[in-house]
Amino acid sequence: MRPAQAIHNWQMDQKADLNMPEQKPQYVSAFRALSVYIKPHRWSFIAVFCCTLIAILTELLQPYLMKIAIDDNLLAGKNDYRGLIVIAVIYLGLSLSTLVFSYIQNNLLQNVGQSIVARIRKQLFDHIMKQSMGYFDRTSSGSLITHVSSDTEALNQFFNQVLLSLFRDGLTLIFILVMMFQLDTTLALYCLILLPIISIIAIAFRSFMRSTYQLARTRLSRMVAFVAENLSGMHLIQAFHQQKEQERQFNERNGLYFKANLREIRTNVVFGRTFDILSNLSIAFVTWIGGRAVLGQDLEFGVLYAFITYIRQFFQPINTITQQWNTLQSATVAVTRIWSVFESKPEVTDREEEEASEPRAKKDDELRQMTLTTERGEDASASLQSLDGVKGDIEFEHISFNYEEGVPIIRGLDLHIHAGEMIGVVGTTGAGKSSLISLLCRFYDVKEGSIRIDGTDVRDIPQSTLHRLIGLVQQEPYLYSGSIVDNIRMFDESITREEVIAACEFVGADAIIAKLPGGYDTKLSERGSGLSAGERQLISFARIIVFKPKVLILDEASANLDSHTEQLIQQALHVVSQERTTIVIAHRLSTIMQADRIIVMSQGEIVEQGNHQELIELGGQYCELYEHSQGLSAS
Ligand SMILES: Nc1ncnc2c1ncn2[C@@H]1O[C@H](COP(=O)(O)OP(=O)(O)OP(=O)(O)O)[C@@H](O)[C@H]1O
Repeated sequence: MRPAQAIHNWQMDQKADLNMPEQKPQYVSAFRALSVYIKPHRWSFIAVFCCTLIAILTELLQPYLMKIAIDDNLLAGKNDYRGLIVIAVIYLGLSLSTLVFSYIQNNLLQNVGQSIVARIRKQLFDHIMKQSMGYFDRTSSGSLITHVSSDTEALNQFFNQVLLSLFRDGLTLIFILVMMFQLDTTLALYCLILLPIISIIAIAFRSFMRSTYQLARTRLSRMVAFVAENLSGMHLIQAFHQQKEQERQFNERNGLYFKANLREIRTNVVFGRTFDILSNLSIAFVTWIGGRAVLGQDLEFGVLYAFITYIRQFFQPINTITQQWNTLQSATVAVTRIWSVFESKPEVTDREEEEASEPRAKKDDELRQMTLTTERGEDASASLQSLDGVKGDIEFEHISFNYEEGVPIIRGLDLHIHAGEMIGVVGTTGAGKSSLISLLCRFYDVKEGSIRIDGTDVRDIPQSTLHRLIGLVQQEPYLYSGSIVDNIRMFDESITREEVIAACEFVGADAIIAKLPGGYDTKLSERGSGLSAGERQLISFARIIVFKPKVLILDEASANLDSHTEQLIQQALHVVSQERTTIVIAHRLSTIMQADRIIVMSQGEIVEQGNHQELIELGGQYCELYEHSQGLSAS
């Protein structure tokens, strides 16, 4: 569950920051947004703080202990061997404590940081999964991948590097200053002269490092986007022999990223070395000032020794904090981007939760049954029983729809499909056939009119129930990485292997599966490589059989199928469509010639309807399509 408070904080801050340019890090908003995730771990953070404090104190006490050994023991001319041993033992104890507490602090912070980031990553993925299709039309998959991977990784670095550095290095700096003033105020004040110089150099480097860092990140994301684009368009690249050109473009991007990376590394090295030089200059300065004081007997030698050690340690935290600046910035920008994803609300939603679990008295009994019993994860057979009462009568009542304002796709369409009827839908490309199906599946909501199943508006049916009720076999059926069995039962362990095999035999897919090297256990890749479009559709038919939906929709594969597979599909469709409402978007008229009714669509409207014979006699668009297809098959 996404903490509403985090979103609220974020939105409030965004409203206040409306005038800020985009992508500028908004530190306060980012920290407020993250604070909701940090709060449950406050005791761990307090523990980290305490461990850090102890580790720093035990580390910083070591030079002080040396000062005591030098001034109070060695230079005081005491032959106190016992005292020296005690100091040595304490020194060892302190070193050991530093080690142990640093280890605990590091582990604890890693643990908390990782669990916060894992939680955000999970919520982000869940949130993306809940979005409607319209969201995916508007948002590139590349940017969503970046949010789930790189942006959450930036948060990971924030917790494990930036936060650690702010805790450890910030506190170290403060304590070193305290120790220096404690040892000798005059010498400490001399050292403070250095602070403005250090600050100016750090600020100058910071802006330069930021620009090199951003350049490298931008070039990296361009390169990643290019690879993602290439992978998804691989068919086109190979079909048009674009490999060489793509290679050239990739090399160009890769080269630019390489240069930006080198520049970033060089800047960091120069910055680090500049700090080394400053550190050495400061040591020389303190040795000169402090040495004179020691010679003049105004300063103890042990104090000078401790001072020099502290000066050495002083530069390290400043260096680290400055270096972490870039990570802090990219984490802040990552929070901005992740939270803007969280802000998007799905356009297609279920009715209020209570309406879903407590259907209004007016709703008919069937809907109540569907609503109460078909949540995923319940006993599958129980869900199917509850759907048994559904007949599958579908009514499109004067529906209109558009993806973009002012570009109507479906215009005032009326269509009544009786329960158990088989409907074929044909029409020219872009006529709105797939859009009609998307509306029935509620991938989008109609702009006007309503779609009802057994008299219930699809907007009143929980989406989980609706998608259980409708079985969709797409043009390019999606197959998951996994075995054939898993792909058919969709990883639902309540469906047995025997049921899967029976379903495959029923639709006639078993012969194809038997030829595969691993049979039913053959591992398929994401795109189901190794299987043709027709074979993938047959596997989808088997899916339909095991899930027993009341309505079957087939968006027929437009690719040319060999006559054997086509015949298998025809037979499978015949058996699968028995006793269920079936809608087939047909690219080959042979698939739907036997349909009870054929709908001809053009520009978002139904222009003809009737059975094959009636439409041929009508001599309209269908007849033309038919004659055309006959001509093609004859040629
Ligand atoms: N996600 C989308 N965003 C914007 N416009 C879309 C989207 N999907 C489809 N369209 C447009 O809507 C119109 C109808 O498309 P649709 O896919 O429903 O037609 P179709 O009849 O199924 O075509 P085909 O037979 O080629 O699959 C087309 O002009 C198409 O460009």
